[in-house]
Amino acid sequence: MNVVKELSVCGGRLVKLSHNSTSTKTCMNVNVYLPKQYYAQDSSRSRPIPTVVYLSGLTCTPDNASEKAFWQFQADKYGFAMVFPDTSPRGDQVANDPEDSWDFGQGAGFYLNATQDPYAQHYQMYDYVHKELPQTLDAHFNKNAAAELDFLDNVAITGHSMGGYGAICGYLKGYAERRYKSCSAFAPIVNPSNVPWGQKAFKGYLGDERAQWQAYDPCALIKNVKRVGDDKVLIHVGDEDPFLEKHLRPELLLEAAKSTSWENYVQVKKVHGFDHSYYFVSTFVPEHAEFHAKNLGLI
Ligand SMILES: N[C@@H](CCC(=O)N[C@@H](CSC=O)C(=O)NCC(=O)O)C(=O)O
Repeated sequence: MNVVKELSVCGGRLVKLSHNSTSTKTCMNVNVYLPKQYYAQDSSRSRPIPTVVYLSGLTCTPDNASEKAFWQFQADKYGFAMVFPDTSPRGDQVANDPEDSWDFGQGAGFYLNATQDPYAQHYQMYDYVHKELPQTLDAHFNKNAAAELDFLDNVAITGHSMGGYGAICGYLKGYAERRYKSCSAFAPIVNPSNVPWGQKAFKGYLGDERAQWQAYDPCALIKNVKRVGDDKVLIHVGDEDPFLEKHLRPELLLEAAKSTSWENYVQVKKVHGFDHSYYFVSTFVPEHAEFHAKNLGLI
């Protein structure tokens, strides 16, 4: 891993890293925010600092949320680190959208493992985000001492739009092994098999056979994952979001959860007057931060 840049933000530091990924076979960028607790001299920590992973939406790099979501204030308040991965593999060798649109290809990896040519070669974002990246960050940041930062066990996941979809999908797929302690999402695409953004992505990355899509669709996954304890999924969406009716459709996740162990444990908060932008995301980041801090045992 190479440190590209380090910046002071709030009470901690934002570390911009790049590394060669074995999953995507490309160089990947990732931002990590280390909260003020990481730098405290008189640390009496009994456990390593937990992590919240934030998956961004279509067109984003790790910088969009790092600059505009204001997670850093919350990370300092509760004492968690943040990981902001990229949204796809990138580079001249990486296949892109034949239509040259922003909703597929580079910047739009949908956090899945593609099976179709020419995408399968590099678009392995599920393995990258949920398996390789945590191990790589652990090896980089914890190499000199006992683990100071927890990228592997005490971890929560959240995201926006395509990234909200990626967060719910990863949470449910990893639920049996308790991969993530909690999950939330901002304006997520909840049923990609049945909305245009998702159908285009699933067709391109996974092929025409809809049966293959079920393995990455939260509305299918939620029916086969047994919820335990007090676990719930927190979702916010703005009622003036221009993508609400066509691409997001959060009510479909509520419908899918009916008569399952998740009924009443998927909370969709439709908030009046908000759109899809980072003005919306940043407004509700404090509520999501508190939700994850509780589930990570910080409060
Ligand atoms: N105006 C953008 C359209 C793409 C867009 O709105 N992207 C959203 C995520 S949409 C679902 O995944 C986003 O997060 N944009 C980045 C931002 O900083 O707001 C365009 O034409 O590029």
